[in-house]
Amino acid sequence: MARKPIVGGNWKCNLDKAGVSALVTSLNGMDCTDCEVVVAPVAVHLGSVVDNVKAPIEVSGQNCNFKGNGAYTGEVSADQLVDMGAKWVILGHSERREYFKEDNEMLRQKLEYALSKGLKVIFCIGEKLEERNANKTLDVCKSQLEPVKDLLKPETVVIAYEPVWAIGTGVTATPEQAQETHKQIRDYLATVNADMASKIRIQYGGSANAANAPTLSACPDIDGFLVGGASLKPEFADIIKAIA
Ligand SMILES: O=C(COP(=O)(O)O)NO
Repeated sequence: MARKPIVGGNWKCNLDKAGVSALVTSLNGMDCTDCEVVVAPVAVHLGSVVDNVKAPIEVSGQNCNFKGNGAYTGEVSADQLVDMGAKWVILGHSERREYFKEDNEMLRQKLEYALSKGLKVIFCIGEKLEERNANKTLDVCKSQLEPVKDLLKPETVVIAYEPVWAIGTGVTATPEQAQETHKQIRDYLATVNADMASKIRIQYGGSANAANAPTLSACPDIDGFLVGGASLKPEFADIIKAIA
């Protein structure tokens, strides 16, 4: 089953206006012919990125509210992301689960609402180091997917497997570790719906960079990357090239 590769750039809480402008200029020079590319600036920069980044690159929010507009101080709604021209939103990132206590129930509400507004979603899952060391990686990933399994349509949802112990640490999962877990996730999804499992794309995230992207890209169940730190650097182009 050929799945179109997809690379996301999660800019996290980084960059000022000048940095955004420079990064967008660099992105506009990248060859995105054979790979879907989605970039996720912070909300305050999203409009300017939408106005300046060139197609086919699409723009994503890094999060959104669990409902629409209203008395939710500090939140950004899916409605507003769509209105600003975003096509995607990242949900369930481990940093949101950790720092902002987003649990599976809240994330189901967010996913359901974002999809209802026409956004495509990169849905993040992944285990902590102690969970991997206790051989609970698949249990954790399944527990994060189970509550949303009926919402996982390949046309509108991409799964990002991001082992928490690899995020921002420079300790990337080995190709063997990544492929094993991606395959286990896909095998679990096949128990939900075989056709969906064969078509849904699963990105790897966690210290992906130009050096390790080629070997990770060769893994049959890795369909792309969700890149943090390296998405702010010119090497982002090399990651795109590696998976395309
Ligand atoms: O959080 C990440 C990965 O971050 P790094 O590439 O910096 O490990 N993607 O959403």
